[in-house]
Amino acid sequence: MTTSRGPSSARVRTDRLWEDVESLLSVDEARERVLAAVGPLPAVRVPLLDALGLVLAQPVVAGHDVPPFTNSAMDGYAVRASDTAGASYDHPVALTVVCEVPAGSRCAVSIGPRQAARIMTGAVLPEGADAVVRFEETDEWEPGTVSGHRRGRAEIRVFRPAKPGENVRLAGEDVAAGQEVLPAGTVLRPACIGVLASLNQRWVTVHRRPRVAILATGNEVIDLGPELLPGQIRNSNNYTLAALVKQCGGEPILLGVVRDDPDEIRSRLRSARGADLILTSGGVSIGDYDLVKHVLQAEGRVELWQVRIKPGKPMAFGWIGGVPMLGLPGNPVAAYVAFLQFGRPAILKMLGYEDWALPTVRARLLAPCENRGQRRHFVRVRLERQGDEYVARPVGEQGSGILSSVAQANGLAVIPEQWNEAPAGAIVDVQLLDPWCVP
Ligand SMILES: Nc1nc2c(c(=O)[nH]1)N[C@H]1C(S)=C(S)[C@@H](COP(=O)(O)OP(=O)(O)OC[C@H]3O[C@@H](n4cnc5c(N)ncnc54)[C@H](O)[C@@H]3O)O[C@H]1N2
Ligand code: MOO
Ligand SMILES: [Mg+2]
Repeated sequence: MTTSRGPSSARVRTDRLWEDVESLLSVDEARERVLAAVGPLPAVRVPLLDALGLVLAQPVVAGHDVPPFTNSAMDGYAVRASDTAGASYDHPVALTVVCEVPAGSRCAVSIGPRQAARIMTGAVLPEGADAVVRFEETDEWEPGTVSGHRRGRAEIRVFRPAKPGENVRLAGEDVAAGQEVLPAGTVLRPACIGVLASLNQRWVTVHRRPRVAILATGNEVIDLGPELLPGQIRNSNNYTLAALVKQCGGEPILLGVVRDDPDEIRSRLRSARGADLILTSGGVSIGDYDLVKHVLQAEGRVELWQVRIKPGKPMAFGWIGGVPMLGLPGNPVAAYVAFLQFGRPAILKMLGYEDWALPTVRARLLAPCENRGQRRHFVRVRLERQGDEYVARPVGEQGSGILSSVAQANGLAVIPEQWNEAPAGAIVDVQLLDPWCVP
């Protein structure tokens, strides 16, 4: 038994802390702290299509009406509605055809009483006309035939009264000139890109994408290329993380692999000075060569270390050279899960998003999941639709080094930290890994 004080007692205290899971930050607290450290990045102008998924930094005000002119919603005849009053199959109204208006051209004359213009969908409504009668409601169309038009006639008969405004699309009925059509903060989804195109916006002002530097650490970790020697392992983390960063709108900057050497780690991290966020993997646990958090502490500030999350517990977050840094655990699944819970929200906030939660559905577990460590456990599952509910089946081995089972999964079932076990049949939240391919 030792009574000595100094370094050894400090180590004992650290070890106790390590075991005292309940004293660790919860996932939600840790996320709050990470989010408090970042904010939306400055605005830049980007070409329209490059803005997909980005967030408007200033409102877009319509410079003109959409549609720009009043036009026909149908192929048929532009008429004066009052001329067609009382029309029926037995008592059709005869109108004189005075012009033809394909889309893209205009009718040179105004439509007078008892006159009509042959008009196509999208063509400018001629002056004088206030409604469009579809071909099917005139004697121009022969029902039951494929090309039943009897074109080029000087006179047509209308079988039904038209209401004023019928089949007419008014100028500005979609977007009116001067209207704030998309407010600042809008996430530009495909329909928004189309709205901007309809307003001739070839450039869009959005929050710029965060540049995310990604660094792997580990004497045993070898980047793609050379043959592995005994004891070495391939650097998969940088590629998983870069793909995740891209998927949520960031720009990955690959910084390669450094050895478990404080000087190497320090100098490579210095090369990330221009980044908006640094992601490292490995070296944050309590092993002899887990030096990343020491470098973070010596060179910057450790804001938090260790979270009640499984996998991913040893994660660290802090600042280095003025850049926020997530020290993700080395185990590939721990890095993946911790990125989704902490890195993704930070990137989305930098992009200007206000909602950074992963899309989640409630699902019934098809097999039990244990959860002994009082941590929030993220279980890889395959989510399926069964009748009117979702069911989630855990897939493959759940070890923190088994990345291939994540590759098979489409969701992460969230087992709350208070549960010792989630029995089969339990209803849990499932985070969607690929929201655009929900079953
Ligand atoms: N005594 C304890 N040891 C460990 C604990 C603990 O609570 N007490 N926690 C374990 C958990 S949980 C995790 S997660 C890991 C995290 O460790 P580190 O962040 O220090 O990561 P490393 O030790 O550097 O590596 C862990 C593992 O991951 C492999 N790895 C690392 N980088 C990569 C990469 N770029 N690509 C693929 N694989 C990588 C590495 O070879 C190791 O096998 O600590 C546990 N230990
Ligand atoms: O938490 Mo470690 O995060 O299992 O792999
Ligand atoms: Mg380690």
